[in-house]
Amino acid sequence: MQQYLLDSSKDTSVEDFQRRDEIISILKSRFSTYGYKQVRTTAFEYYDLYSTITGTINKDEMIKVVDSSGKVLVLRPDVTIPITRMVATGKRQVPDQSRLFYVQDVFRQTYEQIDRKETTQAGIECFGANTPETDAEILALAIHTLKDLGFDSFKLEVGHAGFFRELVNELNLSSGKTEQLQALIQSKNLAEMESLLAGLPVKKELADAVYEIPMLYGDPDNVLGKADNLAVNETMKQTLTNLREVYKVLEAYGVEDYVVFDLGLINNMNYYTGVIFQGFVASLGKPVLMGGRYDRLAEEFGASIPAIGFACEVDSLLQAITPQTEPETGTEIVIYYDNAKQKYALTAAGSLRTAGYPVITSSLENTEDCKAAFDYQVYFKDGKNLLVNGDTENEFTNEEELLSLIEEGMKNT
Ligand SMILES: N[C@@H](Cc1c[nH]c[nH+]1)C(=O)O
Repeated sequence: MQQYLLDSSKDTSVEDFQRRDEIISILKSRFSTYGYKQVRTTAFEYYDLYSTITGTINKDEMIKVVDSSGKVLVLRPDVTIPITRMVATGKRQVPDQSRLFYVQDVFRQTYEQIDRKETTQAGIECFGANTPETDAEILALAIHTLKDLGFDSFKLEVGHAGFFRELVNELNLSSGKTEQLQALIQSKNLAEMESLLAGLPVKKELADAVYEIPMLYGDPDNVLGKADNLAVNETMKQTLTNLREVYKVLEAYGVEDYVVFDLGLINNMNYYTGVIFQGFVASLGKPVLMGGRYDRLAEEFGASIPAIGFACEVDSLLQAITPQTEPETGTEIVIYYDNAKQKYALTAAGSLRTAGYPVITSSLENTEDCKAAFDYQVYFKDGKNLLVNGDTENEFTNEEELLSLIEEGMKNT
């Protein structure tokens, strides 16, 4: 039979679901300790919202839906944009700082990952402040969450959206050529960069500076030292000063060992205006978290609110974390009963569930006894009531006795 399975990676098994849930609850607890409160945005958005915003998702990457009135909607392709709208247009007066977090599915289709249209992001957005201290706190939080998840070998690659943008502005390229150059810098493809730059009518000094960008990677002091020589205008110098200040605060947090600088870093989204970053763990070749400062996005909604945030890719984290222990299933109980004792059996099941045990019930008249799958088997039979746990069998007369036998048994395991 045809299976109609669009995206096989998205059905989540019981074990994976438990591990995802654990990852999510670790992230949520950590976000809360930095003062973030959870929010949710709608899954359907107007296509027009995303098609008019500058610096938004590529139109071809959005998944479109048509509603009954013929309006074109998209499935939420990003969370940062709707949360910015929420804060910018919210009835509530924005306090000095608004710290929000979310765990939501994001829908995009990219050429590289055509079968991965749906991913879960757990992220934070901090509105209202643009200081090196805020940037460093967000980076420190990203590092803290990766530590919480048990990674010991990971790096946060930090760059600045303004550095590359400014340099490219000086080149006066068409948007097509800029994108091409961006892709080559991202993949550190020096050979093709050289031939692209050679064919462009740009000053040698500028072409040389662009060619150096992919090499601006590694130890922060080193990278900043090299980059100083390439900063061709005041704005570029300011981006480097900004990075220096942020790094100083990161040292105060004591997290500098997890940080490398990459001035060739270019994130997916175009709304970034300042510090940008991606988190990499040793076992996975793609980033598990990404984010940055986006001070101009709120202007799209008529407000002026500086902001910075990041999102963790929960599916990638799940892939990167090898399970250490068997998932916790809890003590499972099955209650079999003769129909004459149905009422006693169902009442006992209710009491055990109230006490927190997972219980399933089954009439002995229409089921096979499949004891092997359960920790405890309880029998309400015509003749007697019996509790079986492995090789141990105990009779009981009422519910209280049953509960205390199970509790007793649990203590001994
Ligand atoms: N929304 C960004 C991540 C981010 C959150 N906040 C800032 N940036 C993304 O999906 O790539």
